[in-house]
Amino acid sequence: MNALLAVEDLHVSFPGKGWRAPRTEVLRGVSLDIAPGETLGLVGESGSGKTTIGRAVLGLVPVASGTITFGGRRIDGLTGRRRRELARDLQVIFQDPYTSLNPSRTIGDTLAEPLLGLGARNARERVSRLLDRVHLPADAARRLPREFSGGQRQRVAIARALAIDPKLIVCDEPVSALDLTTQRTVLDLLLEIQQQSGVSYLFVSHDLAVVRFMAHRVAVIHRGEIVETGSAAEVTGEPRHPYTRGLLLAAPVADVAAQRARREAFESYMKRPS
Ligand SMILES: Nc1ncnc2c1ncn2[C@@H]1O[C@H](COP(=O)(O)OP(=O)(O)OP(=O)(O)O)[C@@H](O)[C@H]1O
Repeated sequence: MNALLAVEDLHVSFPGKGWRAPRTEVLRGVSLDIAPGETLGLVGESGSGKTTIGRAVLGLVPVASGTITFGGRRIDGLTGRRRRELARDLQVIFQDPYTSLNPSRTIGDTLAEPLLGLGARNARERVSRLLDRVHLPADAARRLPREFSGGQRQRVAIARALAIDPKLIVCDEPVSALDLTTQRTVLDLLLEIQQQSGVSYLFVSHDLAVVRFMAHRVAVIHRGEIVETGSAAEVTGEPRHPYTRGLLLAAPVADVAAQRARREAFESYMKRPS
C-alpha cells in the first residue's frame, strides 16, 4: 500500500509519578498505516494509548524510538518551523468542542487565523465557504462560540481543521461529548467531507459502533500494543482477538452461548500477565 501515514514500532514513555519512579511505557511497538482517502479507526479502552498515538503523530509527545512517516517523509522529531509547516497537511479535531475553541474570538476570526497569508478579503470569502461546507449559516462568522450548541461548535472545529485542505485529520473522540442524534450528523459531515476532498482520518474512539460506521479499517489497541488490525467488517463483526471480542461484549447479541464464550475468552485474556 502507498501509505500517507506510516507508524512503525513506535515506543512512547512518560516519567513515572514520584521521585525515582521508573518511566511508564505507554506505547510498546505500535505499527499502523493509513492510505490516502482512508479512515483508520483506532479503538481501545480508556488508558490504552489511543490519544498518545495521535499526539505522537502531531508531534505533541516525544517519541522514544520507532518512526513516523508522512507522505514518504520522516516527521518524528520535527520541531519549530518544519513542524509548523506540516500543519498544512496534518490537522486535528479534539473531543471537547467546549474547550477547543477560544471563547473570546468570533468564529470568523478563529477560522481566518490559518488563512492570514491570503489577504483579508480572500480570507473572508474562504471563511464563508468553510461555514457553508460544514452547513453553518454565513452570519456564524460574527458570533462567539458560546452562542452555539456542542454539535455546532464541533462543526466549527471541523471547518478550522479544513481551512487549509489537510491530507490527514486526527479525529480524537470527535463525537463522544455529543448526544446520539448530534453524533450522527457530525459523523455524516465527516464522511461527506472525505468523499468531496479525499482527506484521510485517524479516527480515535472507544465506541466500536461509531468506528464501524466511520472506518475502512480498524486497529485495536490494548495496553499500548496493537492486538488486531483488519477491515472494519472483520474486526467489528468477527474479531479474531479475545480482547476485541471483549470490547464487543457491550453490544448485546441474540446468541447467549456465543456471548458467554466471548466473555470467558476475554476474562482469561485480561488475567494473563502483561
Ligand atoms: N503527558 C503524560 N504524562 C504522563 N502520563 C501520560 C501522559 N499522557 C498520557 N499518559 C498516560 O498514558 C496512558 C495512555 O493515555 P491515553 O490518553 O493515550 O489513553 P487513551 O486510550 O486515549 O484513553 P482515553 O480514552 O481515556 O482518553 C494513560 O495511563 C495516561 O495516564
